[in-house]
Amino acid sequence: MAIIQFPKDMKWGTATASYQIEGATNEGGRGVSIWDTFSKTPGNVVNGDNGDVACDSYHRYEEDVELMKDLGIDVYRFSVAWPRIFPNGTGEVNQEGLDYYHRLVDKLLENGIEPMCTLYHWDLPQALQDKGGWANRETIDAFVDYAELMFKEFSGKINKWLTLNEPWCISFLSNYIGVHAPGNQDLQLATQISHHLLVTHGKTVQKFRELGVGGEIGFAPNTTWLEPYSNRQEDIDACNREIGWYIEWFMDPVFKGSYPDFMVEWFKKKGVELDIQDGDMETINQPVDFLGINYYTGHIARYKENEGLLDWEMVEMNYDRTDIGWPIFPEGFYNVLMRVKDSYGDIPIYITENGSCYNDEPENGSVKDSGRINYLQQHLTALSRAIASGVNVKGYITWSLMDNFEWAEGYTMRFGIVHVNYRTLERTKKDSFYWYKQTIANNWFEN
Ligand SMILES: N=NNCCOCCOc1ccc(-c2cn(C[C@@H]3NC[C@@H](O)[C@H]3O)nn2)cc1
Repeated sequence: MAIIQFPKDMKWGTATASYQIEGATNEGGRGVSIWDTFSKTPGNVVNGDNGDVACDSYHRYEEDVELMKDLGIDVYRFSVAWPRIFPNGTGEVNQEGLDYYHRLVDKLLENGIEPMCTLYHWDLPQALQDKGGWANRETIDAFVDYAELMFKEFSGKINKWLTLNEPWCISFLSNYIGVHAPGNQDLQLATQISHHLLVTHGKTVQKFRELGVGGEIGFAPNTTWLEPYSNRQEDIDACNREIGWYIEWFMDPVFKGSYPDFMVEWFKKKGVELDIQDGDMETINQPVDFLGINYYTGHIARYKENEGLLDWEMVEMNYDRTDIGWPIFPEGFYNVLMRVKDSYGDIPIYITENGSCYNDEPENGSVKDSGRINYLQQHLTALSRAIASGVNVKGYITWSLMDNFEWAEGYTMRFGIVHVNYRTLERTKKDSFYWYKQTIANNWFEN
């Protein structure tokens, strides 16, 4: 057994997202989002689930904050539903939407919990999608107007902002692979959208600096790790292409002002021609105050010619898997963090998402989710290795506070440390809640 100790100023938190927990999709003046449309299109979401009720956090946020208070967290990462603020994406502001987030933020502050606000966690106003969505450069300016309003409205209350959650999911998962909203399957479109998202991020950071409202701003790319099956260069290159698709494609423009050549060349081979306008790369390359890192899983992989987009195949190592089928691969977490440190230096990092899917149900009032505790122990140990190796980690925010709408998987996949009964909306603290609470209180755990 070993004691895994964290830095004395380590921040601990939990994360959620608007469409996944709020419900009340037809309440409070909220406009329609692309996830309302996508989830209600037959075949897109398991069991035809949608976010109309979800965890009903729009009404139950006070109960949620009480759970966070009991947990003893320092920071709560939530997202704002753009359609609650601008029901049509632009134009008239919905005061009821602002009022809801003021209630939530005030409740957090009253309980000594710092709000970390994600401005975009996938629920684009449908009205903007109807005009092309992220493929239309006008959406960039619409987002900056939305962000400006939020910065001014919550100045002094919110001091940690994230522009975008997981731009790889927003662009490639949603417009090339097509399993998330709006469900396109077009590599050229998806790659151009990834560029517009980066320009959006850069323009939003510029606006944040210009307003001088105080606080810090970053973004939260999702990451993965593929460990080469052998030391053959073709295996190493194949793994670096997949890692590069998540990490370098989004972080190089922000931190270095240019796309990674090896990925540009690969996409060009696939027929992609990026439309980069004068000044775009300078706009993207704005200094950020911190970097969010989301990590869940990785695997061993090797080169396979003409396999998928990036010519690699997974090699089955019979790693344990969580209930969503993702291999448990904590070494990948360490390797991602070391890759980021080696590539981009000492940027302060918050782990903005890390967690696991285990679908344990309550029995006699408790939920024995030992798998999730094991996952947390393994990944927090990997995190402590990275910190010991010099990675500038400021905080760890687990996904998720509670079970919620897991996108295309609907309510079938549970990531929460709190169980939600979707019929009664009753919350039940899982064993992992109590483990995480003790770890936060101690700032260490014994593995
Ligand atoms: N790479 N090639 N894939 C080819 C085949 O992909 C098929 C499916 O792919 C993916 C990839 C990634 C995810 C995913 C989900 N979460 C969890 C959420 N994060 C933000 C928060 O809202 C959480 O709910 N993080 N990542 C889902 C599906």
